[in-house]
Amino acid sequence: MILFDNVSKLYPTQNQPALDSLTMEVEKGEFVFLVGPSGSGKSTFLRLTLKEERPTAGRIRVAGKDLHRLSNWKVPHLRRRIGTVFQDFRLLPNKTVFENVAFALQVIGKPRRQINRDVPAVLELVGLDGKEDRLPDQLSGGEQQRVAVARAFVNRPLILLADEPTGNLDPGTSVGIMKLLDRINRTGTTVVMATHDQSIVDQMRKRVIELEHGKLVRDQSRGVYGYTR
Ligand SMILES: Nc1ncnc2c1ncn2[C@@H]1O[C@H](COP(=O)(O)OP(=O)(O)OP(=O)(O)O)[C@@H](O)[C@H]1O
Repeated sequence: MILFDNVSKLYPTQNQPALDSLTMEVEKGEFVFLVGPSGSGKSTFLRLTLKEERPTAGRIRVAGKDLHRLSNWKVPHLRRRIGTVFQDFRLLPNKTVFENVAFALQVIGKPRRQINRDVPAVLELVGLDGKEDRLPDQLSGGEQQRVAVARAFVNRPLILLADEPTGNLDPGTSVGIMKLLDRINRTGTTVVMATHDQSIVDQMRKRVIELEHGKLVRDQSRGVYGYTR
């Protein structure tokens, strides 16, 4: 589903590469934690997967497409198949819960009939039924993240990329968000989550890929956050 083949990324202003000859593959339906110290290249991996950045060297395939050969006008099509969730939620502050989720479908031209069917269904899935008319600032952090997850998932993407989705949440709330991501993964959506959240990684026992200075230093199935040294 995601294939990085000898990928390096050197940002123009940097002298050390953010990714350094990274080769890794994520299969359809997998759940993968990306871990590693700050600056190890996790967010860069996610941005390259979305074609928000281009690699300096190497090849990337996502959902069957060679990103190097994918013309710019086809990039929105690729991104429709990839949901994204971030640490800071990124909701539209002047839109209600319903409108935030509906907007994701409106911008890709889905008919009102489908929006009125799919938005309530996904809000129920994430446990927000009854809160459709609230604005983001009338929700807790955990609820705001549930809206962001609903928005990412409403179009049933092949892949969900999450960049520290529990970074602003307390431990109990984080567990709730992880249960949701696990549920989404069980529907067949491939999930890649960059995180510093040790207790979450240790609880979930999913595949763990560790980066250091842009290199893969560990790839462990049913892994933990870090080896005890
Ligand atoms: N747009 C950019 N321009 C220049 N350098 C960048 C840019 N984005 C990231 N970098 C550099 O690339 C390296 C990898 O950064 P990246 O954000 O991918 O790491 P990360 O593992 O996600 O870190 P964190 O855990 O702090 O989010 C760092 O040295 C960072 O300073």
